[in-house]
Amino acid sequence: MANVELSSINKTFGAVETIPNLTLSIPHGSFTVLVGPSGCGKSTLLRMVAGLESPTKGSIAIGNRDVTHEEPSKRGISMVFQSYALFPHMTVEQNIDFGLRLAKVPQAEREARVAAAAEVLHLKPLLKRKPAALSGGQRQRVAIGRSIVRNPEVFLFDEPLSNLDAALRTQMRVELADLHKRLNATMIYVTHDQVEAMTLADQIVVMNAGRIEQVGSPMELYDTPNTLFVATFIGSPRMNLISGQSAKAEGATTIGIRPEHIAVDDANGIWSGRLRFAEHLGNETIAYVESDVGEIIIRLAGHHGLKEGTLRMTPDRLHLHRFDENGRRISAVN
Ligand SMILES: Nc1ncnc2c1ncn2[C@@H]1O[C@H](COP(=O)(O)OP(=O)(O)OP(=O)(O)O)[C@@H](O)[C@H]1O
Repeated sequence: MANVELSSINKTFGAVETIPNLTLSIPHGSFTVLVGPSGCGKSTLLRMVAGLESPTKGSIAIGNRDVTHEEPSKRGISMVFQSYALFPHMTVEQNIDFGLRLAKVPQAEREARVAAAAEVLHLKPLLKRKPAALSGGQRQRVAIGRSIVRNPEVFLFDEPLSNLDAALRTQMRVELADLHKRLNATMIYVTHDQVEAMTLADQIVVMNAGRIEQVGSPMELYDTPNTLFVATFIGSPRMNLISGQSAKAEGATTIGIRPEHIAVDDANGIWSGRLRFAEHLGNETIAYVESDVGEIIIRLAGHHGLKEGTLRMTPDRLHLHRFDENGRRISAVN
């Protein structure tokens, strides 16, 4: 079992407390994604699990074994970075094999493990090539191959797809999901990409200034964000926030409504506004409206021929989110 337990972790660099006091349970076999704004401590947390940084206080256990003071190589983890860090003079096969050779794994076993990784990652036809003759996605697969052959209990990924173009990212995302299913390993993954977080994660950890804002499944975070921070961090375009009279009428300081939960309703809409512009994406239309309750973004299914000028809108009350003066969720209206 390779559950990862972070207990009362504090990380201080010099005089700066990056992570004040963080406790997190990562179940065995889960795909846990860490998200949060730049500088919130995601990479630092991952590096502490890897053993590349030591916590100032607190402890880390992997598979119920305390590894707080353990060498990285003895933790049963493997880390894949944003930069692939392949050896340019070695072939794909040699790159994947490198760590095993260093660890003095017997030849026959090395060959079997490299062949199995190449199979899983569709690298078989590329084994004799050097990195310069590979696409970005193929290089990243080689980097993942290097991790897989070591049979780690826990995979750590630090923004592994962010150097790839959109199409390759989509392809690699699907491959990573598939890999997770097949290996049944624990994976901890840092990303800035909403779609990666929502599609890959069993659990998402939303961090803010070294603290955990909320931990939950993608749909829990989307449907019931506990704080205004999570409400606006998860979901794109982001949740509309409205304060003032409309919020007061709901017993809240701020109400939130996602762009897809507002209907454009010329006759009876309760809010009125002026269409600033509309983005026609084919499968959906995103409308930006200057309204009497502030700037509102609306997401409409399909190609929606919105007219210039004034329009009226109605939020779906079943999907209103209410927050108090401290930005905490009051309760779902439904
Ligand atoms: N070795 C270090 N020495 C001093 N400060 C550091 C060190 N490493 C990280 N920090 C600081 O700790 C904070 C958290 O950094 P970290 O890289 O973990 O954030 P992050 O959430 O991964 O950010 P990003 O999304 O931009 O990669 C930042 O303020 C950073 O400047």
